[in-house]
Amino acid sequence: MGKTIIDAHNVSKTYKETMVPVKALQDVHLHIEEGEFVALVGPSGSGKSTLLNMIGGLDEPTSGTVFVDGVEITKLSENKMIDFRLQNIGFVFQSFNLIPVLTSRENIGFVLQLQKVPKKDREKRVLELLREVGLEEKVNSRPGELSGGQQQRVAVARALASKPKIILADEPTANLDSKSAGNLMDIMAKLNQEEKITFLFSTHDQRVIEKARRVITLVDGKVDSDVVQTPT
Ligand SMILES: Nc1ncnc2c1ncn2[C@@H]1O[C@H](COP(=O)(O)OP(=O)(O)OP(=O)(O)O)[C@@H](O)[C@H]1O
Repeated sequence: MGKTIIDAHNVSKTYKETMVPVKALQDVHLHIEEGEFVALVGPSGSGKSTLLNMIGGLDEPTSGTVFVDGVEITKLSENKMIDFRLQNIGFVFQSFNLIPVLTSRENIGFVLQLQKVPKKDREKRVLELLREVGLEEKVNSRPGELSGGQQQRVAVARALASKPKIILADEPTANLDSKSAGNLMDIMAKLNQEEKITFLFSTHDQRVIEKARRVITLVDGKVDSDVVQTPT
């Protein structure tokens, strides 16, 4: 057995702000080891984004505990959580979430700045990261000058900036054509294999699911199946 990187126990989340409370997650258990490449699937509304948000500390469960790399994040104060996230978890979202007025260099450099990386080292690291996703020549482009696939690759480079152990990706290919989606998955698989970064990504896309080595299916906020497969 490898090292446990994500360990969720009895995680439940009920959204109570709505007229009728929504039980988005019910007693979810999840155990993921370092270096896994896991797809989170299930019908719309089954709780995938909610679970990713709980693991990434973007929101708190109503009950249950979440450990990330041995740290019980459900116990951390908001400030400690921000710090922990910055150091340990990279996020990739369906809508890319790049800052439109900033260039690729600035979008990625911004994260490094938050980490107080000196300017000279930032520049070097930005170029390294863009090279990893095959976009060195787009260092001075703003998101509006890039294709969807290229924007998402910049978003992956930004997620990698803090050298996270885990990348959580919420439907990263949802807004991409199939060629760009394939390309993004190849980059993610390479980072997983070469740098041992753990990936947990939600998706509806069958071709993306086929690339995973483990597929966890949520139905009505519960784990319905958890299957190890050989990726194509
Ligand atoms: N902030 C919120 N307030 C109230 N209800 C919410 C909130 N966020 C999600 N929900 C509800 O929680 C349930 C799970 O939503 P979630 O977004 O986690 O599902 P999902 O599996 O990611 O769906 P999709 O595949 O459509 O993105 C849904 O019934 C949704 O309507």
